[in-house]
Amino acid sequence: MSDESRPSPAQTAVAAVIPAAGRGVRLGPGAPKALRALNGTPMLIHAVRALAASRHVSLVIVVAPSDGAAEVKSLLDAHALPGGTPSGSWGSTDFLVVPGGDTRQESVRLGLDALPPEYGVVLVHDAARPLVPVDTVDTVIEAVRAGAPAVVPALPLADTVKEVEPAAEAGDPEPVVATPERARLRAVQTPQGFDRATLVRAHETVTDDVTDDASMVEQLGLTVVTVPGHEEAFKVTRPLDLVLAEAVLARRRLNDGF
Ligand SMILES: Nc1ccn([C@@H]2O[C@H](COP(=O)(O)OP(=O)(O)OP(=O)(O)O)[C@@H](O)[C@H]2O)c(=O)n1
Ligand SMILES: C[C@](O)(CO)[C@H](O)COP(=O)(O)O
Repeated sequence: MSDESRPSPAQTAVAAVIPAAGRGVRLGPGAPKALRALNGTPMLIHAVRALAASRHVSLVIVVAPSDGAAEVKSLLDAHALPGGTPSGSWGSTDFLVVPGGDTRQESVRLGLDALPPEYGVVLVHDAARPLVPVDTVDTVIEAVRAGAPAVVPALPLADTVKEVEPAAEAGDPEPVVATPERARLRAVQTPQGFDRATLVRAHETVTDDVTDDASMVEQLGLTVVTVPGHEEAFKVTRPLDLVLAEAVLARRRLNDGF
């Protein structure tokens, strides 16, 4: 389909790609990170629920560990929303599972390859950010539908950041090269939202190693915009993050009166 005949993002459906194929090395030994439990439920299931909570998201593509697609499919079926939904869907949100790659970037691309043609807006959301609130998801979608080719949720930093000359040996002192002005820095989260054609072009064009999808769009020379992120959308990376995630879930249960 040419860009001219393609429906605009405002007119098309929204799909989410959830890269979940990482091992979780920084979390320490154990199952792949996305399959580790938070309050008894796998992190990936929390993440899929968080995206499916948006009434705009009608398809979730989970990118599973390369040797774990069947296990992930069974997990999604087992945790389908109460009320009995057919296999392959949670209420009004369908899901697909595809095997992932060796890097996050490759996993996202494999998810994009499975995207049916009717989806014009794509969210990319880390399975490792299981607690993102639905309002953050919807804010990203609205900004893409309003015409931004790429949108990232972002928060101001609490720490001062230094640029250093990386040490040759781990643990050696590292000379500070610069101190960027903190007020101009943001920590970015997911879901990152994109006009589909832009994201596909970015993945076809950019071959450098990058740590997020939006930076690939920046390399195309397009403007990426931020919307407010949320402190509960933090990434579970190290063991202490698991403690924080379970505390957030406990607070939610208290607030919900369970
Ligand atoms: N080959 C990879 C690597 C990462 N990811 C996913 O990308 C997200 C963000 O990556 P990160 O937090 O770095 O996860 P891991 O790669 O699992 O962590 P680590 O670097 O500690 O091993 C995660 O949801 C992870 O599952 C992926 O789908 N495929
Ligand atoms: C995409 C991301 O979550 C934005 O902050 C982050 O860059 C992923 O980094 P990771 O090292 O792959 O966890």
